[in-house]
Amino acid sequence: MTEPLFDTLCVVGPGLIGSSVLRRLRAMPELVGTLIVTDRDRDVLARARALDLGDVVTDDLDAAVKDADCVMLCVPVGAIAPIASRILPIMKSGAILTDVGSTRRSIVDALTPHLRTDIAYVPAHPMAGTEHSGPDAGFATLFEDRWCLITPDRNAPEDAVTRIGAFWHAMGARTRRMDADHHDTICAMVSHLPHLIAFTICGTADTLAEDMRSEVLDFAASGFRDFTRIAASDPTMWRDIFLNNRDALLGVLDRFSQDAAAMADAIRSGDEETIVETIERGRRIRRSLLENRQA
Ligand SMILES: NC(=O)c1ccc[n+]([C@@H]2O[C@H](COP(=O)([O-])OP(=O)(O)OC[C@H]3O[C@@H](n4cnc5c(N)ncnc54)[C@H](O)[C@@H]3O)[C@@H](O)[C@H]2O)c1
Ligand SMILES: O=C(O)C(=O)C[C@]1(C(=O)O)C=C[C@@H](O)C=C1
Repeated sequence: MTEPLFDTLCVVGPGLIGSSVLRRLRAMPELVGTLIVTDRDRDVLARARALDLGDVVTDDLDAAVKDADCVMLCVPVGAIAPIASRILPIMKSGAILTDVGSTRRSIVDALTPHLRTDIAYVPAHPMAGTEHSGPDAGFATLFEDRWCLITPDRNAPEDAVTRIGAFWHAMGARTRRMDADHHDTICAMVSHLPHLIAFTICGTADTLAEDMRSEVLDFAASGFRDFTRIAASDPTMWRDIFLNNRDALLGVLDRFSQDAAAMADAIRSGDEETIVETIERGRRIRRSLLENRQA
């Protein structure tokens, strides 16, 4: 019988990500001794109980975190630093604090003054999700073969970083360690910009349909439909991501706008070579994602 990674793990926010972690842990009982689940929303807690996601399910945040060996915050990005700064003073000495937030720098900056030398802060962001939210949306295989980006605080002991890495490997993920700013730049490109474009393109199509009093959206088959999947994502989550990764997101948006303008020029001037090369680049990227099992 192997030692559990944590005797007690507390998940704050059993939504899509939190409940997926909990479901996987339920299927691997050797990994964690006791599972504690807390949320501020009573309906969410009722669903967590009905789905048997934890051994203890409570709305008492302080009681939930105080004896945990690891506290994992699975709440929207804007709620992470406020919750962490509230619970850090009451967490157990030697415990690990982690979160799954989609952005890093603004959280690290807000949290640094509250960190304790006897508590390791080791955030880990799984690059996996869906457009759905809440406890019913989770599933145990969500993280399989997906990357999880670990961005430890520079004072976090190696043992704590190794444990969080082992935890995510047990979730089925591959891990990569990186610093906060690098994380935010990469995620701005591969996740935040695509969502910004998806939300915007749906708005553009909707406005066009109204302006033309036409059935634009009635004929939205595969191409447009692929954008609408991520455009169905949760507004609170994405508001928080955009506002907390502002500089990196605006940076990649600027580059994208220049590239879109270059494509417009190529179309305007009939520059077949540029048009074909841009499309071929897209095809190459899709092929390499398929080869890396990320599509
Ligand atoms: N959805 C994704 O694709 C995805 C992927 C990777 C990481 N993330 C990140 O994971 C986190 C959770 O995302 P999700 O999709 O699971 O969200 P979700 O909406 O499904 O769940 C979030 C939960 O947090 C709870 N919550 C919100 N504010 C709270 C507070 N102040 N105190 C206690 N509970 C609170 C909500 O009631 C809800 O149950 C976010 O930071 C998000 O950026 C999301
Ligand atoms: O697949 C989706 O629906 C997602 O939105 C998942 C996705 C992404 O953009 O890749 C969204 C936010 C995360 O922080 C990580 C993963």
